[in-house]
Amino acid sequence: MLRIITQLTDLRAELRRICDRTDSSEMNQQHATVATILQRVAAEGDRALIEYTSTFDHVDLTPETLRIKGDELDAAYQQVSKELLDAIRLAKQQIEAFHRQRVPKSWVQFGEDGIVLGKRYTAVDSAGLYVPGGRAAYPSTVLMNAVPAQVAGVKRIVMVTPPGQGKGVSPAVLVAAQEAGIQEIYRVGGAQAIAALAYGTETIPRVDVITGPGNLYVMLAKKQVYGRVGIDSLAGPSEVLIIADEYAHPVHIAADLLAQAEHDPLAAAILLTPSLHLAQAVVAAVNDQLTDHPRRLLTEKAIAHYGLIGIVESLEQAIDLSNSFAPEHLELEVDDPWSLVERVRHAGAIFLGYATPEAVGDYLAGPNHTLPTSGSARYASALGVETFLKHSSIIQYTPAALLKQGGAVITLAETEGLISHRDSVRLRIEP
Ligand SMILES: NC(=O)c1ccc[n+]([C@@H]2O[C@H](COP(=O)([O-])OP(=O)(O)OC[C@H]3O[C@@H](n4cnc5c(N)ncnc54)[C@H](O)[C@@H]3O)[C@@H](O)[C@H]2O)c1
Ligand SMILES: N[C@H](CO)Cc1c[nH]c[nH+]1
Ligand SMILES: [Zn+2]
Repeated sequence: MLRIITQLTDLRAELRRICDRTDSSEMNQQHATVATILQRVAAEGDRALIEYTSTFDHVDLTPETLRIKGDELDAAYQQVSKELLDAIRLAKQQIEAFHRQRVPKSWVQFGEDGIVLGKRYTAVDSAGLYVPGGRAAYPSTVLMNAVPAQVAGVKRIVMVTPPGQGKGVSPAVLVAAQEAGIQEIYRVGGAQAIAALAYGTETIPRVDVITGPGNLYVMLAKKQVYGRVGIDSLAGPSEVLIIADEYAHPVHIAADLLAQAEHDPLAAAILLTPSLHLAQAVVAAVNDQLTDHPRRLLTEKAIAHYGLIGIVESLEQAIDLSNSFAPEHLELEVDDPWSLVERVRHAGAIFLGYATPEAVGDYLAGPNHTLPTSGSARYASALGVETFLKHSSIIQYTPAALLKQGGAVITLAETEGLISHRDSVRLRIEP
């Protein structure tokens, strides 16, 4: 049952609790579980990977079956419909068009006295893409990760995904991978897959950057291996925060709330509206749509623990509350969404207007669906081409430039007591 909260202080407290849900004291056990998994895979390699896959995914693997072989990849094409293949190709084309825009470019600038300064962008050598596969299969996530990695020019792109209890890895995921040019795929998921990518095992060589969304275990594992490898962001259990005026359609809003809730029992689905009438209609619509919902139990759990409707005084107050929450997805289901956008400060992706369900962003509009969650949109952004790039600074001085600015360097170096720094300049400019 979706609760309606009318008191502002209660609403603020609930929003804080939901935002912090993956980092609460109740999650201590999961933090510890993940730390152990990482340590064991780092120390024992394939043996630990295989054991954890048996425990958590109930699939028995050997070092030989960890990697998906060419014939299984070929066979996947026979198992998908033409409609699905066309949809994958349309999504890939639109995601690629979006990600090719404004790719950071290397630059140099020629300044006074012949000083040259610049930035030189280079791709990481290898990237590991995590494609979730516990409670659903995600061909869309394959594209959202692989396309920007390809556009960035990463040489080695590896994919990991859970082995798919009983059914094997989804053919749709394998087809999407091949459409995106990915051939190195391992059937392993969860924190153990992140550990393999970060530390390497006998079968899976380590990578430089790990990207992709996942459940709590995957998200915590990425957080813990950060530093040894780069990561995109903490893209964990999904969230939507909808701000709606009295003209919004309650049935559509209910569907959009359930669309995120159905990802995970830890998913969050929040509506903020000044209209009590709309709130009550949304509660009724949610109850209607939950009937016969194939993922009903899971969705109900998310709605009960991390779902709510808050009654606000104004749309502006709703935006301020949303800024404190920093949602992964923000929907502005209002008559004039552009009048509110300026006020939005923190959100992974913003969906404007009554005709823009969040699902278009999930699948094919073009922008990336791998987005920061649990408040991390305060400082992080969607996965993009730049996730796979880093830049080196370029600095060149002429003798004249060094003569002109060397004195200031010498002063600063002496202030820091670093005499060899001082001398590295002095010896060049003093005869
Ligand atoms: N933020 C984003 O950009 C974004 C995008 C897409 C999906 N998502 C999220 O991705 C997640 C997908 O989750 P999923 O569960 O379907 O797939 P998943 O692949 O993320 O997780 C499945 C794995 O979790 C591990 N696991 C399960 N129970 C465990 C336990 N008790 N202890 C240790 N490990 C365990 C298993 O090894 C399994 O392979 C959802 O939370 C969804 O909301 C987020
Ligand atoms: N809503 C998810 C991001 O939180 C992305 C997704 C993929 N497929 C369906 N949805
Ligand atoms: Zn979704």
